[in-house]
Amino acid sequence: MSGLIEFRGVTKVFESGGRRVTALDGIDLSIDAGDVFAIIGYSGAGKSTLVRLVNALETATEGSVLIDGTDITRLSERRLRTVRLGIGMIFQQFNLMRSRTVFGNVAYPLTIAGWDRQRRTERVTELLDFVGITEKAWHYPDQLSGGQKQRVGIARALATNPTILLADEATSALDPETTGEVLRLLKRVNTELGVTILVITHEMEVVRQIADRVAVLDAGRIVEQGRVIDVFAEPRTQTTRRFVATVLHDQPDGDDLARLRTRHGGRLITARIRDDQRIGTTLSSALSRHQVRFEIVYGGIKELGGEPIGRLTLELIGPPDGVDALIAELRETTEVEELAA
Ligand SMILES: Nc1ncnc2c1ncn2[C@@H]1O[C@H](COP(=O)(O)OP(=O)(O)OP(=O)(O)O)[C@@H](O)[C@H]1O
Repeated sequence: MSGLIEFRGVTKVFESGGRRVTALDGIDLSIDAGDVFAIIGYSGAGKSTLVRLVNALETATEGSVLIDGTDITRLSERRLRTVRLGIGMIFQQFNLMRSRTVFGNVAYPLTIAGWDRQRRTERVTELLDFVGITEKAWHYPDQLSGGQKQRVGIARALATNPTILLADEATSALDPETTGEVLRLLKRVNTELGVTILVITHEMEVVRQIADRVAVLDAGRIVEQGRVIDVFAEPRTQTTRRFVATVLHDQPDGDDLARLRTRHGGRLITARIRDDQRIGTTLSSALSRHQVRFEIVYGGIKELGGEPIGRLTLELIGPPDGVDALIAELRETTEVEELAA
């Protein structure tokens, strides 16, 4: 089955002032209807270019972009307008019209699409209720907080009942608490309205909170993609490991490790924690069987898709052969790394 959004061998090269910049390089991507799919990457990785190809604000240099089976790289401007009607978009800076009220902002795309006054009013009322901002209907954007502005942005993007919502760094201007509220609203847009959401972000925490699947973009290429839980649990590239570390904070390195060393004289190991890998039983009998004590000295465990995930660093104190035996037993259950002395 093909996805709702598909990239097949997409390359995008910009040429400006005699310079060629390859913003995207051989992108293959398939996003199923109903997914919340995140694209994560550092600044300059090509995220905005990718999202602009979905609504045909840019055209691919090579390859094709399919929306619901239609190759939009070959469409006339007139047919593109129809495709774009099925795609809503929200932005980092909200892009609301300052001279119009909340109601006026949300009604605007309906006016453009030719809805009559009564249907417009009904639709806007319904949307403002859905995003929880009814009491601000007659306020202007400048009178709203960032989170409220983004709620208006979401209502406006949903006005014409799109099947796809593009969220380009939609929470990057918000504090963590407001980010959480907006992400919960987007999740409702996905589950209650069935809208497929493509989230563009540089924050792994956003991926963790909302996405089912993720693709990691690095210098114009997808270096990793899959279910969020799998990518978090087994990051295969250095770029992904760096992103995952920003959320889990689960492994000591650099200064943290040096400080641990000064405080703990025993052998240090880091053990991976996942739902199906339980180390408690092995550890709880280590003293009686191997004369080895342990202290938990570092770690982080988060809940992701209903499963715990993370790492714990332990100091093992006891006779060397007892510690060796315990590490061997733990390795039968999970991944264990001994931190060099
Ligand atoms: N219109 C353009 N002309 C020339 N180069 C461009 C153009 N748009 C993007 N680029 C270049 O393409 C590369 C990818 O840019 P893009 O904006 O897609 O990355 P990004 O991941 O969205 O980064 P950011 O988060 O900083 O916006 C960058 O090297 C950028 O300079």
